[in-house]
Amino acid sequence: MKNLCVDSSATLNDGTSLPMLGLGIFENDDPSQCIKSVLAAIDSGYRHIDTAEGYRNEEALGKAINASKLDRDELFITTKAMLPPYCNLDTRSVVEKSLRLLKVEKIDLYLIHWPMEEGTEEAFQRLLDLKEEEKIRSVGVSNFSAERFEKQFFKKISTLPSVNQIERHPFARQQGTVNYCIEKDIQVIAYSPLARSQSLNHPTLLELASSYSKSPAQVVLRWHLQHGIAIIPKSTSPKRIAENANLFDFHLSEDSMRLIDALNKEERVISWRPEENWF
Ligand SMILES: NC(=O)C1=CN([C@@H]2O[C@H](COP(=O)(O)OP(=O)(O)OC[C@H]3O[C@@H](n4cnc5c(N)ncnc54)[C@H](OP(=O)(O)O)[C@@H]3O)[C@@H](O)[C@H]2O)C=CC1
Ligand SMILES: O=C(O)C(=O)[C@@H](O)[C@H](O)C(=O)CO
Repeated sequence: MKNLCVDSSATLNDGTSLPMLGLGIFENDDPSQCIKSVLAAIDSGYRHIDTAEGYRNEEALGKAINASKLDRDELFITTKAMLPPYCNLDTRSVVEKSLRLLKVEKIDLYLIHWPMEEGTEEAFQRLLDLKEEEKIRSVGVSNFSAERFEKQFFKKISTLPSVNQIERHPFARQQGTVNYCIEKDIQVIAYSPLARSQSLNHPTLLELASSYSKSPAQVVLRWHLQHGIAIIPKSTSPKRIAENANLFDFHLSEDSMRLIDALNKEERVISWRPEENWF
């Protein structure tokens, strides 16, 4: 097990460095609240923030980036969107709108938010064009199952996405998709890594938390990291934002890892199932 620290990162298949810990900002759409959360995260050592066109907080995130006084290359920004034909703008215009709102020259990671019934591969190709133009550093997808990659995506696209952002937590490990991504060198990022806090009262996690003198959230987040999965927990509380970054001074034993693995019941917090539904 390699040592992890707060600035621990993964090297993506295109050579980009992805910070393993990020702050999610879904439903953090009050601008001043969003700015406060992002600044609290940066203070606690986070260097990756995950937003989306649909979260309506790219502009607030842009203001927080500016207020942080960090050099731009010290922060890793992910955004994502549904692209044509599921939006009124062409892919270039969608990305340029995010660049304008975020007030950055380059987006570090751009994801297709959900697989689309039509146009996913074309949109991916347009994003690769924007990567060539250095408006995007890495291109990835979100909510892709192994089956979706095989049946749809790789029939038309030979370039690997760098990342697949999927729902993953102790109650939904999605191990088939994770194994597939590991095999293809696609980095998995866990969204809803705490199962939207639903995992935190489980007796096994409470017991493990007590035995490591950590909180259940820290145990769950550490479990992801030790599996090599990047995490983007969301919180609006500065206290919990700091708590969720304090993951690098303990190590879960193999037995503890197995106890958490065993909680899996493939029960998701998001009702959509990408292998069964189109957005
Ligand atoms: N690609 C996609 O389709 C999706 C991407 N995402 C991304 O993933 C991010 C995280 O996922 P999300 O669905 O928000 O769920 P999370 O699993 O991160 O859970 C967030 C919830 O847990 C609470 N919480 C956070 N930390 C703690 C803690 N230490 N102790 C107790 N409760 C805690 C938060 O409350 P509080 O704020 O009060 O602390 C909030 O209610 C999103 O914000 C978004 O960026 C999410 C869904 C889909
Ligand atoms: O946060 C995201 O990126 C999402 O896609 C969510 O909006 C998700 O679709 C959801 O929470 C549905 O309830």
